[in-house]
Amino acid sequence: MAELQQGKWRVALVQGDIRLGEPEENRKHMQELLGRTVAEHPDLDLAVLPEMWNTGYALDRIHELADAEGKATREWLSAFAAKHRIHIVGGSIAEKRDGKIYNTMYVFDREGKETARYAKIHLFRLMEEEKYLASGERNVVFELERMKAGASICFDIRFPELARTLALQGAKVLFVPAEWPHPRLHHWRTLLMARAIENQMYVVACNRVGSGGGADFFGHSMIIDPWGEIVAEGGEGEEIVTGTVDLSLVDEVRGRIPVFADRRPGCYEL
Ligand SMILES: O=C(O)CCC(=O)C(=O)O
Repeated sequence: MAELQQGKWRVALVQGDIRLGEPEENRKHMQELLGRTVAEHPDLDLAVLPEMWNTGYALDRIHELADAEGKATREWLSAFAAKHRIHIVGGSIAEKRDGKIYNTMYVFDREGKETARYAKIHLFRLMEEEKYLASGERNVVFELERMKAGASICFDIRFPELARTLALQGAKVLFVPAEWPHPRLHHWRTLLMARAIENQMYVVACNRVGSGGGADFFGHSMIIDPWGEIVAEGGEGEEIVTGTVDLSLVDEVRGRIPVFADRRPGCYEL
């Protein structure tokens, strides 16, 4: 908390495994992992979960498995955040809303108040997301105790225009829950690094581990600073990856190479 007053955040990435099509099991497991996280890291300010952690990519049964209005998920995330006084970027879940299924992120502050909600904009055809899910229609910037941050989910990081749009709205941190599988580790690391360097922002990315639906997920959750240095990186097994996000570094890097002041939008905006 004292550190946080100076813009330094202790952050944990909950790099967990997910069971295909088992929302109840997965909720228990995420609760356990989060419980372990706060017990092992009493100085924690914020925790991040992976993508679609309630169901995995059980898309053929997604209508029966998805959380209606995200009610069950929102209830426990809110209670957990308030009880342990931490902010939670709740990864994403399959959420059923208005007869459609969305890949939705919820963000809770340390009072347990829902601060933001983001539905994944870019659906990933290689996993047939577009056949089963509806896409979100708007980008989301949110604020937690003076940290301005942008939301993105997995495949979204292949679209530099989204991260740039969030940065232009003031985001200094980009959160990226993911289910990113082999053999594209090189893409994952390079794209995350690029989004951090080009936008001079922190990238805080939590990827799942384990296997499901014919894919093997490699973890490698990462915290990357605005200069492109890796603050923390996970391995390929289940673990809690922790590091510090120092918001003053964003201003320092943006001052050193003034990319935002030097933009020429008239020359390239579509
Ligand atoms: O873009 C990729 O290679 C992986 C994306 C993905 O797995 C997803 O968006 O769920």
